[in-house]
Amino acid sequence: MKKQIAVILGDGIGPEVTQQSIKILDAIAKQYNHEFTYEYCLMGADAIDKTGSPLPDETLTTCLASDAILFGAIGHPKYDNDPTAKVRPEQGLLKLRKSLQLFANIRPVNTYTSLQHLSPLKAKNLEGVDFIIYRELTGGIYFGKKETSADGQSATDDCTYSIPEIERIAHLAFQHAQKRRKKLTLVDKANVLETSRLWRKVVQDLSSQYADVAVDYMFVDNAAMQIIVNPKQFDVVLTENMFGDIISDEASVISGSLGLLPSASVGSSVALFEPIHGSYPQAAGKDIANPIGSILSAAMLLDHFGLTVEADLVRSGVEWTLQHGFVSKDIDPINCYSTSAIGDLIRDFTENKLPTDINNNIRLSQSTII
Ligand SMILES: NC(=O)C1=CN([C@@H]2O[C@H](COP(=O)(O)OP(=O)(O)OC[C@H]3O[C@@H](n4cnc5c(N)ncnc54)[C@H](O)[C@@H]3O)[C@@H](O)[C@H]2O)C=CC1
Ligand SMILES: CC(C)CC(=O)C(=O)O
Ligand SMILES: [Mg+2]
Repeated sequence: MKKQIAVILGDGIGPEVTQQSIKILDAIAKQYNHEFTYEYCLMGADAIDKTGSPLPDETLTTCLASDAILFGAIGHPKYDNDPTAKVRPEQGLLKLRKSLQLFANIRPVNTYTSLQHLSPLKAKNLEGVDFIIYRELTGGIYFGKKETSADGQSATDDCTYSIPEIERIAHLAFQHAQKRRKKLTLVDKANVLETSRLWRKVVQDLSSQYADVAVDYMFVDNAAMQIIVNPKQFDVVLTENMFGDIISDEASVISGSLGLLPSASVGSSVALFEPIHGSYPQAAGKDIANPIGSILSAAMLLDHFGLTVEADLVRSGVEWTLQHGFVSKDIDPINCYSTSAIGDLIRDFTENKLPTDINNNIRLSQSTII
């Protein structure tokens, strides 16, 4: 299979985690006789520095001409710490999502036996946690009209949703629930927000088309608590943009780290694959970030190409490293391995070439642990 992949390394840890995914994709391509070519594109703070724009036109053109997009992360403290900055890295990401109509962001959450000790949950509540968050990605408050009053004394962010915007992601979530445990939970704030009441109405109306799916409605404040105390109750969680952003970072705590969770963003054209975390600037260039969110996103990309055997092999490699304690600093601050060492191990696993003298060769020296 021949595929062109647009790669956006981005800022902070974006490049170093994405490079691990690329070396694994290369190993998979070699082994299974595929041809993956990569077109590197700029976005975020890196793009602002080089071109003045957070999303240069060429990036959009290349993404549209590609079979999939692999994305790291964007964001830089010089913008985070300057609330008056007019051009911001995040504008590039939001514009990319909107331009490509990537309206559904799919974020799977599961647990690993070897990481259960990291979770705040009791073991009995963790076993078998497996749910998927469908986060709406191109509407809501992130895309509403933004305004600061002339005197600078007040600011506004509008939140708007239309029925078609809700319906298109709801159909995907219902269809996914049908293939799983047949339960869909709509997370909203329908006791307060007009947009949430529209979400409830649309989901209620659509539910008759999916009679085999049990639908549950939960307010987001309660959901934030239920995710921690009883995550097993969830199968497919459907929610709007900002709520999905927040509850998915929260849900990563169940797995063990924000660095573990992948995502796929799909819409009407090319799909994009990215870890759910941001650019984690404190770790940039230190080779300490967890690459697994990115690597599992690459596995979702392989699934998207229909390469499920290859995707499962990558996931097995991830599980193998976790089971054998080859983990990054966020998982074990003392006995930890570098970003690139974990990438190498997962690549070697996929090639059936695991090193025999692992402990001597790739254990980080104490001096590299910060
Ligand atoms: N999709 C994207 O590109 C996103 C970009 N951002 C941007 O990233 C920048 C930093 O934002 P933060 O709120 O600090 O979120 P963040 O996700 O970058 O980091 C939050 C914390 O999560 C942990 N973490 C995140 N990724 C990790 C990894 N791979 N390995 C180990 N630990 C990891 C670290 O403890 C870190 O301090 C900001 O500029 C923000 O706008 C934030 C979220 C998503
Ligand atoms: C620019 C932000 C909306 C990025 C983010 O937090 C995310 O997509 O998870
Ligand atoms: Mg987020």
